[in-house]
Parts: sequence; C-alpha cells; structure tokens
Amino acid sequence: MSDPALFEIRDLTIETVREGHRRRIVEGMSLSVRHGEIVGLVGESGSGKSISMMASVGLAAASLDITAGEVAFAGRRFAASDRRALRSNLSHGVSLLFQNAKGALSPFLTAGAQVERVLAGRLPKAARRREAIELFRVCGLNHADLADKFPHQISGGQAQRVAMACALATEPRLLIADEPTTALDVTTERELLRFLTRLCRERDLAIVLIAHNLSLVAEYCSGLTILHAGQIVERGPLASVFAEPLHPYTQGLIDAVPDIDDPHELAPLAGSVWGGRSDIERCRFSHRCPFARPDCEAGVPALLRRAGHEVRCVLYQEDAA
Ligand SMILES: Nc1ncnc2c1ncn2[C@@H]1O[C@H](COP(=O)(O)OP(=O)(O)OP(=O)(O)O)[C@@H](O)[C@H]1O
Repeated sequence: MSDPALFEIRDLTIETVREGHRRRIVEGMSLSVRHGEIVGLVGESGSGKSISMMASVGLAAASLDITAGEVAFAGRRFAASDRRALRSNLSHGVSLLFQNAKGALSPFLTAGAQVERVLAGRLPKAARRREAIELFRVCGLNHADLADKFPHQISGGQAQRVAMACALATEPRLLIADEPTTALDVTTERELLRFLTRLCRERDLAIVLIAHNLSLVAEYCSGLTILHAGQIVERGPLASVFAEPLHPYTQGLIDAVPDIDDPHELAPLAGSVWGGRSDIERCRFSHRCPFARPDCEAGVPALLRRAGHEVRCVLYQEDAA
C-alpha cells in the first residue's frame, strides 16, 4: 500500500466579488504531499499559488469566499471554509516560509531572540537558548557569531536561514515555502534549497515549494502541480511531466527555461494570466493558447490521466472518449 498523504487539498474553490461581479480566483484546486516529500506548485504571478496555500491553512483574507473544498492533515479532515478550525489544528504542524526574510523578521529583535520568541510557544525559558543554538546549527548558522546581530547586520541568505530556524522552532511536519529564495543570488538560492532537501530527508519534513521558476522545482521536487489562472493544468510525478509535458502552458513554461546543453531562443508566453473571458466556464488558458479551438470555451476540460500524469486540455479529450 502506498504511503498515505500527510497533507491534502481537495477541490478548493475561492471566489471574490469585485464591482458587483463574482470572480472565481481558484477553481477545483487539489494537491497532496506525503511525509518527507517535496512537491512544487508552479505558475506565473497571479495564478493563485499563494492564495490556495494560505486558504488551506485557514489564512485566506476575510474578503475571500471559500465556496468549496476540503483539507486533510495528519489524518484529520476539515472544510476549507472553516478558517478557524484550520488555523487551530494546523498551526502546530505547519510552518510558513516567505521570500525576503530580512523584511519579515522583526528589525528590533536580534537573530537569536527571533528564534527564542517562537520557541517560547513550546519550551520553558531555561531550555530555549540551548534549542536555539541547535536550530542555528541545523540551519547552518553559527549561534555565537550571529545570535546577537539584528536583521540589518546580516546577509539576505543568513536572514533566510534565521527565518528557517524560526519556521523549524515549532517542529512542523509540513513547511509551505512561498518563493523562499526569490530575493537571493543564485548561489545562495541553490545552497538553501539543497539544505531544505537535506532537512526533508533528516526530519521527515514535507515541503510545498511555491515557485515561478520551473528549473528550480525540477531540481528539488518529486511532484509537480502547474496552476494557471486558478486552474490546475497539469500535475503528477516531476519526471513524468518533464519527460512528456502535455499542456501547452507547461510546454510554454519549459520553453522559457534556459538550457546550457541546448541553447534556444527563449519564447515568452503571450498574453496575461487573467486576460480571457470571465463570464463563461472555460479553459482559462484558451486566450493565450496557440492550439485554441471553439471547444476550449465550451466548459472546463476534465483533468485526464495521460502519459503517467494528469492534464486538463481539450487536445486530449477525444482519446478519452
Ligand atoms: N485578498 C484578496 N482579495 C481579492 N483578490 C485577491 C486577494 N488576494 C489575492 N487576490 C487575487 O488572486 C489572484 C491570485 O493571487 P496569488 O497571490 O495567489 O497569486 P500567486 O500565483 O501566488 O502570484 P505571485 O507569484 O505573484 O505571488 C490574483 O489575481 C490576486 O489579485
């Protein structure tokens, strides 16, 4: 029997009302992560990655309507609309890591105090210093050198590691890392992601890695979900999606990745994420798709199993019949 999921989102739908019009910003989003697994959630800016993950832990803004969906964590199920139940049940097992830690850390607390402040939630005062030293070590930081420094006195990479130490201080089983390396240079980015991969193995920590950059995800994740305008267009084991990307959007994202062994002109994707018609149920990529045809706007294509993973595109509907 396969390992059951630690964390699962099923059919999450999020709506907003703007100028009297109801707008579905996430539609039927699902995602599953097993213990110790890293899965990537990829899509362009505005495609709904952050909002889906925030909603799944009860942190969606009050102005958003969670109209459908369920979240399961460590064997317990919750309605996705029950923000309070999600927050109180997931806050101990799930940590969040964002980009630009330097901006997110309190400028008035030293690096050591930031970590100890989180530890105060589960340890008596006397034990906090020892645990902070250990968390600094785990995150590749020297406590003696850095604990008394304020965020503006350390580098971006060090600040991100302090944020990671804060995230680990609650002993999470799942880390949601929302573009954690966007503000860092390429070398520090790789270092941090290698470090996260090691953590996964050593602590059985599961990670949802949110990213724009498909090449980054390709190196570190075992599963991949691709989101466009709030709809999943393709998902499955990373190796399978890369071996045979089926959706024109996935193909476009892959074509936009530079390849040192196969230099090619990078083709930016035409159009914008939310540029198409919003008054009908449709494939939300149709207005940008080079293969678009009338039935793309005749409803939302089903997610179908093809070539070892799943794809949502009318190009593959006929052979399903
Ligand atoms: N509180 C909110 N109220 C209304 N709309 C929102 C709210 N938060 C986000 N949105 C909209 O939801 C859509 C998805 O936003 P989201 O931040 O999830 O995108 P993303 O894929 O994470 O993008 P990025 O990579 O830039 O962070 C966007 O169109 C955004 O404008």
